[in-house]
Parts: sequence; C-alpha cells; structure tokens
Amino acid sequence: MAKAKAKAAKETPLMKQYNSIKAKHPGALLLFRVGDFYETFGEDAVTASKVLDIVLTKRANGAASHIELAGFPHHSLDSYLPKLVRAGNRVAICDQLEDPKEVKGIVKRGVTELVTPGLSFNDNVLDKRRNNYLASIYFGKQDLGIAFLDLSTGEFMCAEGNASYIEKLLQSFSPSEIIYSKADKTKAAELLKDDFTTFHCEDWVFQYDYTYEKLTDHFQTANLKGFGIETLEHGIIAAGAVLYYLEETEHKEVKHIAAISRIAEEKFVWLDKFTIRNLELVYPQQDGGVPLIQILDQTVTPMGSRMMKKWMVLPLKEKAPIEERLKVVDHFHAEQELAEEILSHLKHIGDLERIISKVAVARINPREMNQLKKALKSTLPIKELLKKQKNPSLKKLGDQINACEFLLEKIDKELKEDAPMLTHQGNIICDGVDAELDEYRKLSTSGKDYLVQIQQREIQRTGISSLKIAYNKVFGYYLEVSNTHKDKVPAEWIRKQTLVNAERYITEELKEYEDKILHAEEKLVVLEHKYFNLLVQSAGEYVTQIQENARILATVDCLLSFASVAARNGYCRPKVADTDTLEIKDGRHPVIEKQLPVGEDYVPNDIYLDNSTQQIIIITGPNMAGKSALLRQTALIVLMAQMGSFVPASYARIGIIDKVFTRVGASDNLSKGESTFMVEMTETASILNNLSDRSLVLMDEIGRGTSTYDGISIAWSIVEFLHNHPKFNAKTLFATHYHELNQLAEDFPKVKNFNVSVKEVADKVIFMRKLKEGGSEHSFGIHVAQMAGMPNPVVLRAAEIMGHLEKDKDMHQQQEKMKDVPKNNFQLSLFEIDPKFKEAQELLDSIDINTISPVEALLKLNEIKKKLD
Ligand SMILES: Nc1ncnc2c1ncn2[C@@H]1O[C@H](COP(=O)(O)OP(=O)(O)OP(=O)(O)O)[C@@H](O)[C@H]1O
Repeated sequence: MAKAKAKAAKETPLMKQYNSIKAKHPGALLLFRVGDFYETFGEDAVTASKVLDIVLTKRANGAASHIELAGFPHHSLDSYLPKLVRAGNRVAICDQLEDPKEVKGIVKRGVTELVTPGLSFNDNVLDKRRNNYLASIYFGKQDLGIAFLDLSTGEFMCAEGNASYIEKLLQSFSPSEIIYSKADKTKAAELLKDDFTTFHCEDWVFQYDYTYEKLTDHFQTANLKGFGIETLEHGIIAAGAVLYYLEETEHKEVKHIAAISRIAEEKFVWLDKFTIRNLELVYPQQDGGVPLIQILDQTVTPMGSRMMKKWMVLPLKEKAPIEERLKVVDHFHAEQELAEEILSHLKHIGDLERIISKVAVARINPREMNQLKKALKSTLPIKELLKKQKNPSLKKLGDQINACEFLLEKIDKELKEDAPMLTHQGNIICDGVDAELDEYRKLSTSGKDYLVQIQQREIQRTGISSLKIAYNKVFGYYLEVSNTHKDKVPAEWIRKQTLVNAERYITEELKEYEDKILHAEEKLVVLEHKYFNLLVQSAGEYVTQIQENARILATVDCLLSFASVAARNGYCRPKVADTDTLEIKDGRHPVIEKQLPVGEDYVPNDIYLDNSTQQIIIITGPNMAGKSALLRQTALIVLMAQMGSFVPASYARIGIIDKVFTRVGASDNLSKGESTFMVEMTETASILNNLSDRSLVLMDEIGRGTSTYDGISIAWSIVEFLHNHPKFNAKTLFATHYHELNQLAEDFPKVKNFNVSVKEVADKVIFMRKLKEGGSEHSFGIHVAQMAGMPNPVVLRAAEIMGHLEKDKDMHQQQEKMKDVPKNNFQLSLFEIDPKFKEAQELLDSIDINTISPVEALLKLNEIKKKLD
C-alpha cells in the first residue's frame, strides 16, 4: 500500500490522469490525446505498435520508471481506429475536454467514445453492404431473449425463443459483437462457441424492471405495446441491456434509434442454421465459392444491399406480401425503361440511411451533408415516377416518400457545394447566410487588399513615395518610413521602432484592421461551425421521414434488382399458392448455371412433389451426376419465389413452404472435434424433430459417414419415418448412392424413384444430367474415379475387385435382402412424437374403468380432448 502510494507520488501528473482514466475502462485500449497526438501506453502501446505497425518507444514516467509508448497524429485516427477495432480491440478514445490555450496546468481529459466491434459509426470500420449488428442475449430458465441493434442505421429488433431459434437468428444476422450477463458465461460459451466477439456485462443489468424502464425512457412511451413487444419478457431484457451498453460506451446521442420491432417468426420461412449455410444463401461455404446473394444482389445503394441480405435469410411465408413483391418485379420487368430511369436516380442516393443517422447523432461532416442534399435531390424524381405507376404498391411507396423539399432548399442555399470534410477548414457556409460571417470572409480573403489600399491612400495623402506596410510578430502591422521622408509623417502616427535608415509607425486604423484580419480566420471558423451546426439541427427534424425514405428506396432497389436479374438470366414469374403442391418445370441452379464453362449449357429439370401422391422422391445416380445440384436448386427456387424474386425455370407453381431443412454435403464441424457421422446424425435428428406439413426436406447421402449396412438402414428408417408421420407430410428429396433404397417405393405409396441419368459409352460415363423416373441399378464410382485422373492401375484394380465382390453371394443379394425387410416395422409410436400424446396416455392410464362413474368418464374424456387440441 505504502509502496503504491510512493509510486503514485512519483508519477507525472499526466500519467496520473492517464492511469485514473484507464482504470475506469478495463479491457479497452485507451487512445489518450496529448496535443496533436493520440498516445498509447504500456501494454496498449505494445498492442497498438504491433497492429498499426508504428514505432514503440519508452518514456520516462516521472521518477517512477519507464513506460512503453506508441502514438500517432490525431488526424490519422480515421485510418488507425478501424485497424484496431478490426483486430478485435475495444477502443476508448480519450480527448482533451478543454482548450489547452485557456488552461494553466494539465487539461481536463475524458473518454468521449468507446468503439467496439458492434458499435461504430466509422465508415472505415463499417462495411457498406452489411449491417453491423450488436447483439444482446438474455438466458432465461427455458427460453432466451435476443436483441439486435445496428447503431449506424438505428435499426433495433428483438425476439425470444429456444436455443435453436436464437442460433438461427445469430446465423442470419451475424452480429459483430454479442453482450450477455457475467453469470451466463458458461451458457454463452456453449451457445456461441468461438464464433463471435463477446463481452459480458454486470448481472444486474439483465433485469426485467430495469430494462423495461430503460426502453420506455428512451422511447418516451408509457409502455412497449406500440412496438408489439410488451409481452416479450426475455426480448425486453436483452433489448434494454443494449441501451445500457450504449450508455456505458459513451453513446449518448442515439435519437435515431426511434423504434424497436419484433422479429416476427411467424412471418418468415424457418431456415435452420445448417440450411442457411448449406444452401450458401449469403456466405460461400468455401473460399472462392459463390453464394446466391452474389447473383441476386444487383442493388445500387448500400441500404438496398443490406435489405437484400435480410430478404435472403428471411423469406416470406404469407401469400399476400410475396405476391405484392412479385407484382412489382413483374411491373419493372415489363417496363424496362422505367426501371432504367429509376435506377439512374437511385445511383445518386448513396448511403442515405447511415448519413441520416449521422445527422441524428450530430456526427455528420459538411461533405456528407452535401451527399444528403444529392440524395434528397434524387429522391424527388423517384417519388414522382413511382406515384405515376398503375401498380398500387409502387404508387403507395411513391406517396409515402417525403421529398423534404424545405430541407433540400435550405442545404442548397446555405452549404457550399465544395465544402470540405472538416469544419475547421472553413469554406462551408454560402455567402448571404449571415452578414457578420460574410464580412469576416471578405476580411480574411481580401484583408491584404485593404492594407494595399491604405498604403496607396497614405502615400498620396502624405507624399511619402517609399511608404511600406509590413508585419512583424512584436507589434503586428506597421508603416515603414525611410529617413528621407521622416518629416512628412502625420502627427497621429505612433512611432514604434527606430532603425538605422527608417522608422516604423502604427496607426489606429491599421490596428483596427490588423485585429480584424488576424481574428477574421478564427472567427470565421467559429461562425461557420455555428451555422453548420444549425443546419444539422434543422436536418435533425427530418430524421424519421428520411429513415422512412431510405427504407422505401431500399425496397425499390431490391425489387429492381430482382427484375434486372430475372431479365438478364431468363427467369420466370412463379405462381405462389396456399396449396401443398410444388411443381417446377425446367428448373435450373441459379449459381451453377453461371459457372459452367463456355459452350456448356445447364440441363434443366422438372420436379413435382405433393403431400398425397408424391411426397418423397428418392434420387439415385452416380457421383457427379448432379443430384446435389438438383436438391439445392429445388430449395433455392422455392426460397427465391418466397423472397419475391422470379426463378430460374420455365414454370413454377410453389405451394408455400414454411420450413426448409437440409442435410447436404460434408459439414465443417470436423475441426471442432465432432465426427462427420455425429454431425450428420445431429442435423438429421433436428430435422425429424421439427417437421411441419409445409416443410421441404433435402437429404443428401444420409448415412454416408458409416458402414454400408448402417447407412442403408438409417436412411431406410428415416424415409419410413417421413412417409408414415401421423401429422406431417413433409415434402422430401432424398439423394442417395444406395440404389437398394429404391425398394422403398414398392412398399410406400408416396415414395417415388427417380434417377439422374447417365450413359455408358465404351466403358465411359456420359452425364446426361436429366432426372428420369425409375431407380438405378448400380453405382458408377469407378468411372468417376477414372474421370478424376486416378492412375490407370488403380482404376483397373478397383474394377477387378468390384467384379469379384459382385460375384459374392451376400453382396449380390443385398437388393434381394432389402425386399425382406420386415414390413411396417416402424409402427411410429404416437407417444414418441409429441409430448402431449404422452400426457394424454398418462391420463388414460390413471383411469380405473371399474370404478369410474359415467359423469366422471365424460369429464376425463373432455380433459383428454383438451390435452390433444
Ligand atoms: N443440370 C446440370 N447441368 C449441367 N451441369 C450440372 C448439372 N447438375 C450438375 N452439374 C455439374 O455437375 C457437378 C456435380 O454435380 P453434383 O455435385 O450435383 O453431383 P452429385 O450427383 O451430387 O455428386 P456426388 O454424389 O459426388 O455428390 C456440378 O458441380 C455441376 O458443375
């Protein structure tokens, strides 16, 4: 203790101040403003020098010792800060809170912002085409609450549900940072693995009353009913914690967060986390892969691109909104000229959504304000064009746009077109806004001319032909008179200095101008700053309207993108219906068809599925035949249709799907210590436990990860389960190498066999890629091995072994054997499927038939009925 005190006493005052600020922000790298530099000390300096590649030095810390030091000029903050944040650091920016010129001794300093990966306004930290979400998770007893905030756009949402729903949302929104309560460290680690940057807050933050109040205080509402989240207890806790975290990180100006919404689970197709990944909707599974979004996203504004990402992970499942989107796409598709014209204006809009957020938090710079003007200017013609359309949705969108003409005019009148980025550079405000400002500007630019005028006038008045006006630091501007003209100096001039050949004078007029000139620049900066801030304030009144404009423009951008992609790629408008049939004619894979070598055409295929005659299709065919492509393209066509996009097919009738499950391809969990087979079974189990009557299930090579017999048996029993399910007829595409599974179609009427055809010509396989009815007889693995360039001896030897095995009785009779599988062996126990059946069974078991009265029996029956409802 005494030692620490002695050490503290020896520290320089600056380091004392540093240490006290640093102690308040544990876990953050502190950028400490000293003069024109941001300095880092100690371990922070070591980190900063490594991440930023700047020099690490040592500095004497009073008599205490030496300390590491690394710094950079303050104007480089914008380029260095993103690097620090992207390297996973939380960065506290500590600024000087007083003007050093006006303070004796040490200036007051304080943290003005804590930039974390999930909370940033900095354009260099943010990716234009992606939302930057901070997530907050509350672990309830059973369910979890979750909230997402994009501080850069003001978008704020919450939801609650079981762990798998939360996982799905995390996968969909991929937040840059997640906060949770300290007490839930273990649960969080289990849920989040190492996949996210996390931060834990104190436990007391995650309390219902506190968080509820935080939200109502922020939104200035009596309750949360208007946002539709009043009953989301867990969601509220998570969302309130986000607001606490904003305060903790010094984000106090957040009025652009004007609302919170519920992520309406019931409106969107359920895509489990494997499916979003397996179908490569927004991220490729492997480096260099192409996700679907790359094909569909031809948006021209950043907010359009961000909205597109949301549409991709949240496809709709209600007919009306899907139809609404499709009709607009159809309209743009038919009216290419209109589409082109709107696009030409949209291209000038820029990131209106993020710019208006910057207005709300007063972080906008003059150049961005000009971008806002440009955006408003381009909004107007878009509004007019939309209003003129016959399509009612477009008309409505046009009406909803607020052109903010008053603001546009104001910016136009007050802000200089070529205003620089930084306010202290001046040249921001137009002439005519303020007379005082105009005068200072005149003085600062033409001040020297005034001096020349004075000089000329005085030469004429006094006859001192060699009269000069000059400047020095000691007494400012002066008149210099050579000794020959000394006697002509007027009486009112004040002599300041005598040189060998000349004398120097000042005059009252000169001093007045000097004062004006010298301070003009300074005052100009202050006044420009003032009028710019007033302009920002005026724009601040339009935040909600412009946020709404941004949303509308983003929607139009996405729909235009769908239309242009459809035109470019020959897609057709799907028919969506509330039926249970799925019919696709000449379907193609939207990504693979783009990647085929020149001259090779994608072979289109038909798919038909329904719940009563053809519920499950077993697709056999050799490796490389195109089975996986077919499975994926079916799901992608369904999802594209339900996003509101046209689809790669000649005809598509989509009975709306509410859940898509995929068990496709090898998983990448191997590195996390789970075997391929275990992963496969976990994913399959999750599918079978979550089915619905409108599900689309894709299973590719189930059972590949284990021995043949195991694999066939598991695959067989899964198909039986899906077929015999007492409640749900999930439409299923089942791709397999095991031609033995073709036997299933004999026993189960809703199972049909198809194969992706190949031709064998002179010992070679030609892939026809055509889906045909019927099973296939054998596999073609050896031919594919040959195609892959396997050395010939290996191929020949494999063929030899195969011939030998085929002779083997047991193997040869496999297919025969499958015929003898005990029939209807599955007898799905109702009670295993749904817990409510179990409860009903328990009630039944508890009845003693011998003693129960008729009335009691009726009551019991009623109770059982209720349980099963
Ligand atoms: N309909 C098609 N038209 C043209 N090319 C196709 C078609 N379907 C697939 N292909 C091409 O064939 C390749 C292999 O297809 P896919 O992966 O679907 O085969 P597979 O039968 O699932 O094979 P495996 O059993 O080895 O996984 C694809 O990458 C694609 O390039």
